[in-house]
This record gives sequence, structure tokens and C-alpha cells, in this order.
Amino acid sequence: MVSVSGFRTHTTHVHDNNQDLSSVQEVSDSFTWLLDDLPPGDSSSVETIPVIDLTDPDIVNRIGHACQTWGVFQITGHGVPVGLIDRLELQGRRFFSLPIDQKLKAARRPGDLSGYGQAPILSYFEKVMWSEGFTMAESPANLACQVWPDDYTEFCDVMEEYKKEMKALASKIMWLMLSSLVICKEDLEWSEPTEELDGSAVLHLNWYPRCPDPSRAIGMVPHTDSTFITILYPSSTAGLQVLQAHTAQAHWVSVDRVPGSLIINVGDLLHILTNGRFRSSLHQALVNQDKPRFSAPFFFGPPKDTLIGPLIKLTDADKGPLYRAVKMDEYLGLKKKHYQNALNLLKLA
Ligand SMILES: C=C1C[C@]23C[C@@]1(O)CC[C@H]2[C@@]12CCC[C@@](C)(C(=O)O1)[C@H]2[C@@H]3C(=O)O
Ligand SMILES: O=C(O)CCC(=O)C(=O)O
Ligand SMILES: [Fe+2]
Repeated sequence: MVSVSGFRTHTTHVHDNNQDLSSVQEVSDSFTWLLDDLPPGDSSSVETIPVIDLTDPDIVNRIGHACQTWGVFQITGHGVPVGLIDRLELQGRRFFSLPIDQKLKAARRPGDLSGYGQAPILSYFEKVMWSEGFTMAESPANLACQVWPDDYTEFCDVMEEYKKEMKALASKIMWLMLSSLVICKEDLEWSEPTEELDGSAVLHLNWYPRCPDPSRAIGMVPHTDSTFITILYPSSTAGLQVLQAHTAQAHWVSVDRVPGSLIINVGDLLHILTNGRFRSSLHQALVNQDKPRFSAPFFFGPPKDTLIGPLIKLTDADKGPLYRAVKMDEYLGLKKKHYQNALNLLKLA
């Protein structure tokens, strides 16, 4: 695993970051990260993450291979209407363009998943990231009506519609991934053997304001996502990098997005479920001097009260279960507290 000890701290930090980054002229110390012991970036790299069309006849093998190597790939032919994605970005930009005091009316409260603020993982660090986010684990109506008392329905309708579309797509992709390991519906005890896989659905929006000195700040620190899979809409502005870790020399690769594609990331809970066969991808987001950047990850995980451990079919005499079972909420808590060490804490001897 890649070490990030250059900026690691050991206590939980509560950041009181109510600053409006779009008006900040200088990157102060609290935003300056020392990323000295991370693998180098490689802007001249010709490698790129796999691009897979969902209508490809060899889809199962191609997805299976991508999950076992990169742990991340782009999908085309996904069928999500372009108009819906445009409306999602428009509403997201509308929210983040509001004055900070108005956004703070939807601030994430201690113990809640949903709300506006810095990414939860920040509690592990002393420094602050050059970004803000809005998490919607359930209907955003209660939060959005605090922000726009007379005008929140359009925002909520778009978020709900997009979330519904994402849930169906996530379920389809998960089945394709699991089929590559010859796992069938009956092997997942928690889900009814219906078409759509049961699970938790969390929509999150990220905003990376323009940054006066991108070499000193980071939009989103290197991390793996925690849930089963993430479907990321990265928008047309560059910034996402993934770690190519399956070759001899690990290095960062900038994601060159195929227009119209969505990015699929394997998360830690899917790594656990597959007993380590699928790799959860380490990724980060850089910031930009010229323009702000929007992105929208959709996190798909197990139903709230389901314990997730390695599937029996994927354990054998040679390779017993590598991890103990865990519920999603517990794992999200471990991630906030222990960052990339969370997975190690579940490892069985
Ligand atoms: C379901 C979730 C995944 C996430 C924590 C959250 O409750 C909602 C925000 C998600 C996010 C987005 C930015 C990176 C990340 C590590 C973080 O701090 O918040 C992920 C979380 C995760 O995957 O653990
Ligand atoms: O903004 C991006 O491209 C990545 C965001 C991300 O990794 C996340 O929200 O988990
Ligand atoms: Fe992520």
C-alpha cells in the first residue's frame, strides 16, 4: 500500500473551515500539503485506464480484468441521458455558487452522513483540502429547503432522478463484475434474487474552486472509496488521477475522460467481498488555476444492516477469508478515523 505519512496525523481533527475559497488570493499554510513520499506523477504516461462499452459482447471478461488490475475503468454505452447529467451539473454549480452563509444552512451535522462541508476523511488530517462537498444519503429536501426555502424542488427533483438512474446502473455493473468471478444472485444472501441488487445509495457533489497555487494545494487527498462501487461523473475539466499499482513501478495516471463516459471505481467493501480479488483503486483530485471543477460520485454499498465479509465461494483451503465482516456504517467510521489503514484493521491473521 502507498504510504502518505508525509502529511499523516494521528488525532481526529474538527475543522472549522467556513472560508469562501473562491475569494481566497493566496494558499495559506493550512492548505499546504507535503506530498513528498507519494509516487511521482507521470504526465507523459501513455497508459490510460480501460475504456469499456457496456454493449461489448465480451463485457464480463473485460470488466473482470479491469477490476483485478486497475480497479477503475471508464464506461461508455451506459444509457444515462446526457440531458440528465447536464441538469445535475447545472444544479450542482447553482448550489456551490451560493454565498458561503447560505450553503452553511445545509451544513453536515456531527454524526450525520448528509450535508454540506469538507469531505469526512478530512477529520484525519490537520490540513484542509481545496474543495467543498455536499452529501445526500437520503432525499435532499430537508437540507435544500433550508438553503432555498421557496425554490428547492428543481434541485431535489434532479438529484432524485439522477440517483434512481445511478442505482439501476450500479446494480447492473455489480452483477457484471460478480459474474466474472462466477458469483450468482443466490450467493448474495442479503439481496432478493430480483433484477435490482438491494443496497445503499449515496449521491455526493464535489466542488474545487480555482486555486491561486495548485502546486501547494490538493483538491482531494489520495484515497480509496469505501463502498462497493462508485460511479463518478468527473465533468469535462481534468483533475482526477488514479494510481497504477499493478505494474512494477506505481505511479499516478491522469484520467483522460472519453466524452460522455462515466468512471467506475472498485471500493474497499467490494475488495473485502471478493476476498481481495478486486483491487480498490487509490485516486486523488488535483486543482486548477484557471477554472473551478465539479464532480459527482455516486456511492453504492450494501444495505445498512448487512455484514459484509468475503464470499464463501471465494475462500478455499489455500486462501481462507482475508478480512473479518463489517457493516457499511462501521467501515465509514473506521475510514474517517484511520484513513487508508482502515482495511488493514480488518485483516485476519
Ligand atoms: C458514502 C460515503 C462515502 C464517503 C463517505 C460517505 O458517507 C459520503 C462521502 C464520501 C466521500 C467523498 C470524498 C472521499 C471520501 C473518502 C470522503 O471523505 O467522503 C468518500 C467517503 C468514502 O468512500 O469513505
Ligand atoms: O473529483 C474527482 O474526480 C474525484 C472525487 C472522489 O474521488 C470522491 O469524491 O471520492
Ligand atoms: Fe473517491
